[in-house]
Amino acid sequence: FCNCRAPLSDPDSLLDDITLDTLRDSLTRQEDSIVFSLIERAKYPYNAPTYDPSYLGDSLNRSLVEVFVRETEAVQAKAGRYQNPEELPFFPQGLPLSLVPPYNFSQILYPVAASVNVSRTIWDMYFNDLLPSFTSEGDDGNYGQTSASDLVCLQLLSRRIHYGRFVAEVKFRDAPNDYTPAIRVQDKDTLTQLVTSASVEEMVQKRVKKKAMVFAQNVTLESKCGVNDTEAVYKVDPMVAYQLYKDWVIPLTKVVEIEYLLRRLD
Ligand SMILES: C=C(O[C@@H]1C=C(C(=O)O)C=C[C@H]1O)C(=O)O
Repeated sequence: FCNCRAPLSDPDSLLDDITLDTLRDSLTRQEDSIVFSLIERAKYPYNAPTYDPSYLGDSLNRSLVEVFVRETEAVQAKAGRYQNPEELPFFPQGLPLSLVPPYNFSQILYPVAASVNVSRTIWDMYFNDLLPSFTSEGDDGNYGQTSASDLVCLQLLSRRIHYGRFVAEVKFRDAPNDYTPAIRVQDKDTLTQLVTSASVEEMVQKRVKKKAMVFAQNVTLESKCGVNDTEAVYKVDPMVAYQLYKDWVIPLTKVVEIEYLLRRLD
């Protein structure tokens, strides 16, 4: 929705275009990208030197992947990536200014609440929990390609999880009277109940697993190539995608929703 040029004269009209359904459509589409990003990363083995802070031997003791992410974010900041409120850098400190003229992105987030950020948690989850669960052991020397694949996964996960800010804003606007008392007393439990849709969560988890089964199987002309094919060899275990959403993506999206709402009346 941020790609449409918004009429400057009528800020309220921006909101009419954004509904819970359009946000959920975007989250559904983002699943495709996330599943594919895992498949792309799984082309390479774990490649431990990419993550070893002593490997580069520089004075800052940064791993290759951290240097890669910082430098790529600097280039992307210059190219205007972070003008879009959907995009958050992992290392915002000291990023260069954008070289491109400003674009009129929709600004629907409540400014104080928009700063909710779980990038550090996503970073730690990705490297400590997710990556070891779907990469093969080994080292093929492709550390630059590995870093590039990691960055794509991280950016997609961050965008998806921080989408919780937009979801929370729309849920709040749809029912301000339901949310306001809980926000006033900063009641996280009630806010969690209000934002939670168990049926949507279950559907999302199952759909992601199915997407992984479809996208990650080897397609050959000989096989029937159906998702129920017991002979199927998956490039990424569909259960990894399922567990990623169940244990991390959905819970962190909800953390973002709740932290956003807690600041929504500041
Ligand atoms: C994102 C939403 O809010 C919550 C989080 C969900 C998710 O991360 O997929 C799904 C349902 C809700 O419990 C939503 O309602 O769509």
